[in-house]
Amino acid sequence: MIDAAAPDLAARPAPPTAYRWLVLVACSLAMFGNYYVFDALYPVTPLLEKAFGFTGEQIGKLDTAYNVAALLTLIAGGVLIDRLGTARSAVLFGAVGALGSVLIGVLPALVPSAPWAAMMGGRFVLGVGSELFIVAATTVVGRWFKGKEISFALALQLLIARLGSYAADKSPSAAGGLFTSWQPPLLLAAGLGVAWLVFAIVYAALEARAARRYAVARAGATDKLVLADLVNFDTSYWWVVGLCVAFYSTIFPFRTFANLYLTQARGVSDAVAGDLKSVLPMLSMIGMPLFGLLADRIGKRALLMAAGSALLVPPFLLLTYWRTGVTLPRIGLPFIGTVLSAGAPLDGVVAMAMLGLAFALVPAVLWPAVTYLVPEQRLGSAYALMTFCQQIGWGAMSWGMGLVKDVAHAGADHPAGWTPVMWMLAALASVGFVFSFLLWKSERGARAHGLESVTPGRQAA
Ligand SMILES: C[C@H](NC(=O)[C@@H](N)CCCCN)C(=O)O
Repeated sequence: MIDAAAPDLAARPAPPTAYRWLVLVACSLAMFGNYYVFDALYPVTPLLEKAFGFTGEQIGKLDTAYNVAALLTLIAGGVLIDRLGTARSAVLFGAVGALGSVLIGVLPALVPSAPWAAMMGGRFVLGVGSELFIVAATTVVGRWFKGKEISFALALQLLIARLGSYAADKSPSAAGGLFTSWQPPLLLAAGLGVAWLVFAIVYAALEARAARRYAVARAGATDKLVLADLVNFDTSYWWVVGLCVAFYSTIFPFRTFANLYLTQARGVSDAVAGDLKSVLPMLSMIGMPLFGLLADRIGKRALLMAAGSALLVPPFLLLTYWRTGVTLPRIGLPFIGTVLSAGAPLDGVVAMAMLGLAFALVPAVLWPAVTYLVPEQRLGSAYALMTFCQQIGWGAMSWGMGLVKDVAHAGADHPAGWTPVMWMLAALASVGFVFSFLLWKSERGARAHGLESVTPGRQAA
């Protein structure tokens, strides 16, 4: 831990700019591993259905196990990060996350009589490490970039994290040879889980070196959940929380079931399903920094969030009812390789592109918007509270979606069973739009916080 009380601290030089970026790169590469491990499960779901007969509800609950673990740890985790500091916390949570990724890859094979329970155990352990690691990594950016390029640094960290999601989505086409059974792709994910830990250690070493050489402030307020804040935040904050819950409880559970949905209801190959799904993180990576810059330039943050959440509604209905009959040839890009394998349906690409734009626009504006709505000293608490609510909605929706899939007998032999599932997603996305509309209305009134202007107006009390 950095010792701010060191007597010679004031005499030391500030860390060089390059050192700050090195810290960001180490943390972001760890986040790459974190996001890869989380998303690597979904392309394997068709194989898990075949190998173990996992039901939709069981697949949904693999997310719920992660969310429950995150909920439990988010309450205590902020305090722990305060006590341990970000460096030790990152290594601790990175180690727990890496352990989770290894358990997911090996436990079901070791306990063949109860593969689902074994995998639930692994996802739970992953949830303990993963969300707290994200909190610690965000705090690191806050500490090292405060008053400097903080928005850009946060966008860059999320971009590299999303690259992990993109790589996991692309794995069926990029590493097709592994997808002969459920285990090899998950062992690859376990390898990246270990890489996550390695980069967390590299980051901690950089902190330790900085503490010996440079004037670096000790970790300040972290994303600690203060329950008393529940009653103290303004209405606009709660509209943002409502949007956050509805938005992520639509997009993340959709991503959980997308491989199954696209192969079973749309009849595409595993590789095309992975490619279609990867359009989401790909557009998000490209769009987030651009939409962040746009919001900084024009303000209109509530309006941008409303536009993003409106974009989220139609794709589920388009996927269900729109058939052009047109399939696309392979689309590739220099350096990137195959973006879409041959055979992707045009209508599916359009729907996924709309989802991808929403996945860029809303996160790019939503997370920074909180800084306008609450006082700085309660920002950590506001983020933790929002993440806490997000996990509840997301966990419930993943479980609910799986249940509806099972009750409607959705599957390759009954694609129409997916229709109520898609309506459920469209309905929840509409709820998100209602919250963004309420936010926009409230930000045009007397109690506005400056979300719609270029610079903050009334300071959050
Ligand atoms: C910034 C936001 N992250 C989250 O919502 C995390 N609480 C959950 C991330 C789950 C994937 N590892 C985002 O990714 O948009």
